[in-house]
Amino acid sequence: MADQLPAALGPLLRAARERLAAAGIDDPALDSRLIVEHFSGTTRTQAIAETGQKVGSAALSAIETALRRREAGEPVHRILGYREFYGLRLSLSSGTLEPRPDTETLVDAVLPFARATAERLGECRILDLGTGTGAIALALLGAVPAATATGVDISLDALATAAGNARDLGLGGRFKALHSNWFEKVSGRYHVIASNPPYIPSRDIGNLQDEVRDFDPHRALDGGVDGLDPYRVIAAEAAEFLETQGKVAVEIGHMQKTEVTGIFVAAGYSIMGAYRDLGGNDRVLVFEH
Ligand SMILES: C[S@@+](CC[C@H](N)C(=O)[O-])C[C@H]1O[C@@H](n2cnc3c(N)ncnc32)[C@H](O)[C@@H]1O
Repeated sequence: MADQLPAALGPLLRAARERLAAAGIDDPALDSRLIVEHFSGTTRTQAIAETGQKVGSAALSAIETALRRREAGEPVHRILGYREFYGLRLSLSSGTLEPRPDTETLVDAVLPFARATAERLGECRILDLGTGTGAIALALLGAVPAATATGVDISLDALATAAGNARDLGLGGRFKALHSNWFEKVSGRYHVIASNPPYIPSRDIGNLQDEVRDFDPHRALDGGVDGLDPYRVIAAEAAEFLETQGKVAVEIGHMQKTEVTGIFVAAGYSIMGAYRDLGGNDRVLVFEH
C-alpha cells in the first residue's frame, strides 16, 4: 500500500531501492532514483541535500504503482514513458521500440556527413526508415539545423509518437512522418538514408531477454527467417532515392557485418565505413552507391 512507503525523500529512496534489489532488478539504485524523481518531481540534488523533504500522497501512490510494475519486470523507461536518446527526451508508446544507446553509434557515424552536406548545400535531406520514436531522425535534426527529415514507419502508433516527439522538441517543422511499408510511399531523393531495421531472426525472438521480448513491439524486432529481410529491401531500393554521393547507414546485429555487407555489395554499393558500439560490437555500416 502507498502508506507503507516513507514520505521523507531520503528514506523513500532507500525503501524503493531495497524493494527493487529484493526483486532482483539489475540496477536497483538507478531505477529507484529514476522512479522516485519522475513521480515526485524532485531532483537528484534534492535527494542529496533535502533528505527530509516530504513527498505528497498522490506521488507516493504513483511511486508505489511504478515500483510494482518494475518488480514485475517492466522496463523502467516504459514505466516512466520516455527515454533519453542523444540528449533528447523521447516519449515511448506501445508501438515504439525503446531507443538504445547502441543506436547513437549510427547518429555519430552520419553526423559529420550530414553537417558537411548542410554546410555545402544549405540543406540535408534525411530519410529514416523504421523511425519508431523518431530517435535517429530527431537526433540528426537536433544537431544539424539546416536538415529536414522524413521518418517512415509501418506502425501508425509509432508515427504518432515520433511526430509528437518532433513537436515537443521544437523540431516539428522539419520532420515529416510517413506511413509506408519501407519505400512504398516514399518519393524524392535524400542525402542520408538511415535505418535501424528489425534484425532479429524470427526463431530467436522467444529467447530474447524478458524485458525486450515482452515489452518491445515484435514488429520492431523481427527481421524474418534469418533477420536480414529488411536489409535486402533497403539494398534493393535505396539507390533510387539517394542523391549523388548520398549515404545509406544501417544498424546491424553484432554478428551480421559480413552478411549485410554482402547484400549491399551485391546490389552495387561500396562500403564507406564500419563502426562499433561502446561495447566494441560491430553495429553500423555506411554505404554509397
Ligand atoms: C528496431 S526498430 C527502430 C526504431 C528506431 N529507429 C530506433 O532506432 O529506436 C524498427 C522499426 O521499423 C519499423 N518497421 C518494421 N517493419 C517495417 C516496414 N515494413 N516498413 C516500415 N517500417 C517498419 C518498426 O515499426 C520499428 O519502428
